[in-house]
Amino acid sequence: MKVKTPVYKNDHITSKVVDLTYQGNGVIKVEHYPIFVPNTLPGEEVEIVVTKVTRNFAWGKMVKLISKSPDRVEMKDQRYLQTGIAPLGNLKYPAQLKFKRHQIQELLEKAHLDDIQVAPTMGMEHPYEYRNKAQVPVKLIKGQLQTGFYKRGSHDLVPIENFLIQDPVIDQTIKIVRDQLRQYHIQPYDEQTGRGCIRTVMVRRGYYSHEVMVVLISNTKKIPHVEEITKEISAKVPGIKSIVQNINSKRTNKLLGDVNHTLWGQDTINDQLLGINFTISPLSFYQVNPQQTERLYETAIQNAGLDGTQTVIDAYCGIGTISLAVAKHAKKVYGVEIVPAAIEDAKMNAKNNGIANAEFVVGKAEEQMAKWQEEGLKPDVLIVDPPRKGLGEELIEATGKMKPEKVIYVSCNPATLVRDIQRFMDQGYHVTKPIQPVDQFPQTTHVESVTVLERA
Ligand SMILES: C[S@@+](CC[C@H](N)C(=O)[O-])C[C@H]1O[C@@H](n2cnc3c(N)ncnc32)[C@H](O)[C@@H]1O
Repeated sequence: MKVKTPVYKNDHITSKVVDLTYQGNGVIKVEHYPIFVPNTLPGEEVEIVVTKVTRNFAWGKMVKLISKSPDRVEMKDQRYLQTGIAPLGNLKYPAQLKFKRHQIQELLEKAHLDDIQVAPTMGMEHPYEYRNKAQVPVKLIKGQLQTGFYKRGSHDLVPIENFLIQDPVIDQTIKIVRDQLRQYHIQPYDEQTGRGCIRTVMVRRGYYSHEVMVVLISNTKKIPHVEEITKEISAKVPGIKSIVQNINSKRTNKLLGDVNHTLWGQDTINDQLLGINFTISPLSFYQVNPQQTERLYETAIQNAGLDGTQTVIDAYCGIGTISLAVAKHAKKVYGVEIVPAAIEDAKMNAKNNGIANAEFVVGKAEEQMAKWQEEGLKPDVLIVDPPRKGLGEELIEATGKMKPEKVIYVSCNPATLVRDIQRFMDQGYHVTKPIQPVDQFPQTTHVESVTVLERA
């Protein structure tokens, strides 16, 4: 059945942009029916052409900017918006920070929780060149090997040399690697045929240590001319400590395979967070914006109000970054995480830093919390840092029974944060401080925040 919509494909519409979605697209409305238009900002008058129509919304493309927002940044290079490297790159930084705060406020309002305050977003002084890690696809375009970034929602590679939000030494390293691969005529992997050698180049650089790791992710076991290539990379990249081959021969979108061979130098690199040393291997999860991660953790730790006498649980602990930072302010810390390799890293990092009061367990946080509760563990503070889907309900129920005085919720998704706040309220907790957004990913739409919940 054909559905009647207020607009049709190829219609031209002139209207005012009324909102910005959580993905950074402008919204115009025709009889309450939303049309999403990339690269338009609230308050702007625009002429658009409708490009796609569905039952509940449409997509449009701007054809003319009639009046410009004072918050607009003129981006000479549209590739940063097109690729999703910087979907908010067209918005001035103070407006980006407001946008992120507003995301949380709006969701609280919708849930009738407008009495909960949200503090202004903690931003960066230089909100560019912050990423300590890059994962760059390699493709053949018009007969030449290219590195760059995929266009949003596609696998069309856009060649890029300056990635805007990455450490410039990482950009420089990618160019050096690309040039070596070109020089030795290495075939990029072809997703259609499953043939070719190099799929992706990953580079990490320690923010404090300046140590660099290059990972060549290959489809084939052998990389032709691998000795010459690694020799050149090791001679040219400043601070290089490790060159690793990771083999991923599966026809999948998954980036990394399970097998690593060190081609040159060390197997791992080191870096610090809040004065603690971390060993980082090719497969480890490690926060990508070290400067803001320190501020995020400091906020979480300060709010936990620790004086060395408390027992703390760090649920969803990864390689133990929060747990180890908390350990010196607590009597005992328990960390739980689902990925076994991350727990191995956490244990090793504890040992290497001489931290003896942190204990790490592999498991689902929701199940382990219920287990600890049955075993009679009584934490004073629970810190949670879950993935985007938020907390398992069992975890919140177990918290209600364990009754820690405080819950510190580090969130990367305001929608699940607001849902979980409501569930904690059912367990007798309430939010006692303004929620603190911390901008971990400037120029992008990601919203990270710290919430303090206390027992009523
Ligand atoms: C946002 S990360 C936080 C990691 C760590 N706190 C950090 O800052 O490095 C979320 C972590 O939760 C883990 N995870 C996902 N689902 C889980 C579950 N059900 N139970 C325990 N950990 C889980 C992921 O593997 C990931 O390490």
